[in-house]
Amino acid sequence: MACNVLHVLGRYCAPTAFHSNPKRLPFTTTTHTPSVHHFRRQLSVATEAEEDSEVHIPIAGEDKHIPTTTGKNNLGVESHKKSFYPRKNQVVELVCESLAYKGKGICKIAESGFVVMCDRALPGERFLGRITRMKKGRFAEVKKLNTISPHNDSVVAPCEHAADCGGCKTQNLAYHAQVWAKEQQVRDLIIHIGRFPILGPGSVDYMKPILPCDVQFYYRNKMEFSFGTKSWRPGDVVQGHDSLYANKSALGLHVPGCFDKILPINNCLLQHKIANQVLAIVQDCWQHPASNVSAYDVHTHSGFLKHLTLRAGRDQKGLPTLMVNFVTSSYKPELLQPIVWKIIDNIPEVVSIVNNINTSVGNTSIGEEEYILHGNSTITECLRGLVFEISANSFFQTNTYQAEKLYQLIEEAANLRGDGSEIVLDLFCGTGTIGLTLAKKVKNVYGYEVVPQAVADARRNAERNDIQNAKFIEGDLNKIGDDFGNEFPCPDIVITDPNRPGMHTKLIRFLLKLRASRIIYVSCNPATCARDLDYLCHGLPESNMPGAYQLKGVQPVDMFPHTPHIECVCLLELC
Ligand SMILES: C[S@@+](CC[C@H](N)C(=O)[O-])C[C@H]1O[C@@H](n2cnc3c(N)ncnc32)[C@H](O)[C@@H]1O
Repeated sequence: MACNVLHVLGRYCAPTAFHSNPKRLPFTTTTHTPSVHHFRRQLSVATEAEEDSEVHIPIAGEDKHIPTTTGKNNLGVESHKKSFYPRKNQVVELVCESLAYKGKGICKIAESGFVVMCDRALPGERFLGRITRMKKGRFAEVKKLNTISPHNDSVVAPCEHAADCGGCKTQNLAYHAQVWAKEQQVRDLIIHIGRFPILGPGSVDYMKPILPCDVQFYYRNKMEFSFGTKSWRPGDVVQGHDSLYANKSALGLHVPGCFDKILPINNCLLQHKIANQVLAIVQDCWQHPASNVSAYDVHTHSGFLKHLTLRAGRDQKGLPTLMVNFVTSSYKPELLQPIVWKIIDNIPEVVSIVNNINTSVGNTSIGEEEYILHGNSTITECLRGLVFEISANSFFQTNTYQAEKLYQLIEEAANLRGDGSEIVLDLFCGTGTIGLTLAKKVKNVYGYEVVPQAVADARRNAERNDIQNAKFIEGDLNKIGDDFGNEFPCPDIVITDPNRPGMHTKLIRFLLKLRASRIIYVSCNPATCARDLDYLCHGLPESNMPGAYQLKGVQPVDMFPHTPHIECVCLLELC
């Protein structure tokens, strides 16, 4: 993953150069090292595609020594005389030093300092691992075999699936250690990717302590499960049972790194408790001998059921409501009817059951068509005193409890004058939530969003909350032209909340020219956020544009306990 590469670079290569001269770039461009900007382009692409970057980045311990292995000790661990590159399948003893982006543990091979990344290794943990992949000699990935001595902050993960499912990678790390690790990651990225120096004693530190989440289980209001024809349970391969499960269908979560294997899940400790009741009913019904539904097979592209998305909200009285979305490969409502009846007979909180039809061979859950099987096409959620309608395919903050706090931080950063005179531009506005929560205190809100359903929800939400000064415009912010900005007056405050790839350079150029007095950058990917902050503050050299803003604050917020995801609210002011 590019971001892991970035972290490796930031942590192990850059600091030496950086600390010795704070004004110097943390990355030096040499004949064999790509420029920072080349690397950043790779970052956007790789982050979006969730692919591993193959960019050549020198890291500590890298040299051209030929590996020299001298033998094995009684654990089967190979010992060495010189620096070496580990080989695929080699077993090595490692100590995890810190957590990188996406929750991978960073370790170094003792003799050489060669960097190794391991999923689910915790800081301080000593373990044996098998080298699974070499990344063109830059770093290696390793699979943990067994723990020799655990980290002091290890706890017993309450979920039976924690060790295997891709969702909760750090459930076995005490929560205070999880948030500490996240805060360190953001700080590292802001320093090394964003090129914001560590400030000396007495100066104002723009890094704020992370805001932890008080609710650490059952906080997700949305979960997407997949149907598949290859059920997988831990130990299947080890015990030689792989073939036994090969033809068994399952509903659950994808086994990490496998597009076709499904880990059956009956109860998820992150999702709303009522959503777990719905999941249990669907699990009970869909494989019943009398049922005539089949799971979609990603190899043969046959079968009916693709995904099950469960979304929880609240009505105006604050009572829980639920939306169930069956994503299927074709429209055959009669096949779903028995499951629908079972759900509505047993769970009165379910106010919406929809069926999205997705005929593509890809793994997306967004339908080309949507049919209502029961109730409404939307559910509602309450946030900061407003009521929002949310459709099946619209973005809504996944942790409502922590979203209240996130939006409060955004409002504080906006530092509104309170006289109703300001113009707010809400970029990547989703269902309009951020702009609408500010609308009653400003003159006008202009929201931009690419998903038509989300724009329709935003307009309906404005009406529903009696807000007349908010306008929502459908458009792709990666494809803006020179005329972007003609549809709204010059804003005083820009709020930008892009998804993981961050902002396109076209949008960065627009913001550099715009010179709004304040930008609030809300991010779910601190690596691309740090890159964009660098462009906005230090300039965009490829367009020959100087920076226009000053970084005033970076506030990490933990929206997703037990997962590697980190949210940040960053404040920029015009220089
Ligand atoms: C992280 S969400 C933020 C939504 C909203 N600000 C909120 O807090 O609920 C990012 C939003 O950007 C939208 N988006 C993604 N790419 C976009 C693009 N190229 N142009 C416009 N909107 C985009 C997504 O559909 C999504 O609604």
